Amino acid sequence: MPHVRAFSLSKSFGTTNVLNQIDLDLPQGSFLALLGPSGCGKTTLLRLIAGLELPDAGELRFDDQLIATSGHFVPPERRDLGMVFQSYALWPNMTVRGNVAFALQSHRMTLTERRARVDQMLTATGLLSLADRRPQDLSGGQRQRVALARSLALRPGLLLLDEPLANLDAHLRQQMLVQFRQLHAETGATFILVTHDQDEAMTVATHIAVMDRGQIQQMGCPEDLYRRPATPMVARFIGHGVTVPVEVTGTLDGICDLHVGTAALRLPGTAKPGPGWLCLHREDVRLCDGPGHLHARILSQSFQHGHYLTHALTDALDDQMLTLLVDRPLTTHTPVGLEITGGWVIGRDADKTSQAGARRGAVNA
Ligand SMILES: Nc1ncnc2c1ncn2[C@@H]1O[C@H](COP(=O)(O)OP(=O)(O)OP(=O)(O)O)[C@@H](O)[C@H]1O
Repeated sequence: MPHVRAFSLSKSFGTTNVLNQIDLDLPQGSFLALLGPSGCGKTTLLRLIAGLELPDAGELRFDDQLIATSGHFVPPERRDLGMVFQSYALWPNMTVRGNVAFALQSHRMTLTERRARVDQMLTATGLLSLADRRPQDLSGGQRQRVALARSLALRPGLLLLDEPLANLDAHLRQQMLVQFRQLHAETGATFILVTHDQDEAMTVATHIAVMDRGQIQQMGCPEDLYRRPATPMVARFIGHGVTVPVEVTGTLDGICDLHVGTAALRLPGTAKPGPGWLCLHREDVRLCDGPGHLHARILSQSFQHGHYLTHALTDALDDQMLTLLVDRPLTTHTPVGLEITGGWVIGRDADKTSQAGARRGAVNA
């Protein structure tokens, strides 16, 4: 399982700059999710790692071995990797067993070794009882498991997964995510998963790289991204966060003094004195009996998982909407006081330092 590293990797298609100086430092045996909005370059980065695209600039290394630069290229079949895509691409005329065994054909193994390996993979993916069926007699989830078994049969050090669950329903997706995690633990291989679904990424990944417009905004463990976002984009993208404009008046040992509306607060963060963003999740905002830190009006409520998910418009923040959980129903337009009980403060210039943030994340992760 390689230590995957990218240094200033860039890729354009025609005049479109799709990847812009990507740095990546992925420890061996990690499970990385490449997460970001549609078109941000996730698949292109995965295809560069797979060897299906060539970089225009920068370097890709597996451990210390140079895998790709603009003038040097190790072909996909010599990269010790497996790939699973959204479309399963199974052989329709072969059984499940045949599909998995076919992957091993070009490998020097005795018939007994090959059978044992196929049985092992079918057991690991829960397919042994379906071994004699053909793909058309399987459900979508079962077909995806065959594709997974086939890729893992070669015991690759690196498994690349490009939105492999996109065609499955929510229940099957959850089952497959559990299976991915188990297989990752059992094989010890490095996994890289492309997804635009943050719940999927949070469920399986040891590391998440949040991408936006061809750059890695931040890479870290799921908790880092949620609690300590490096950029406003990450703060808003992960966990339905919001960013509120604040004025930071002083900082000491990672604690910021700030003003939000007319309230003075002390909260952790990386901001320097000056304009900043307070990054909030719904659990950082509470309804209070008095005026609290912010005056607001109830916009809407819906009952979800035992609480009223409540949207409120804040007067002092130009009607910015904050979301919180409330234990009782409230009429629309009711004036309320909101208290801010947590959050993370970043500088207003954090947008421009996204690449530096990504590098820091990679080192700390
Ligand atoms: N072969 C290609 N030729 C031209 N443009 C391409 C090519 N491949 C990708 N692109 C463009 O590069 C950008 C990034 O595409 P990519 O598929 O990497 O994004 P993505 O983040 O995986 O998106 P999605 O989540 O929608 O799959 C898009 O604007 C896409 O249209």
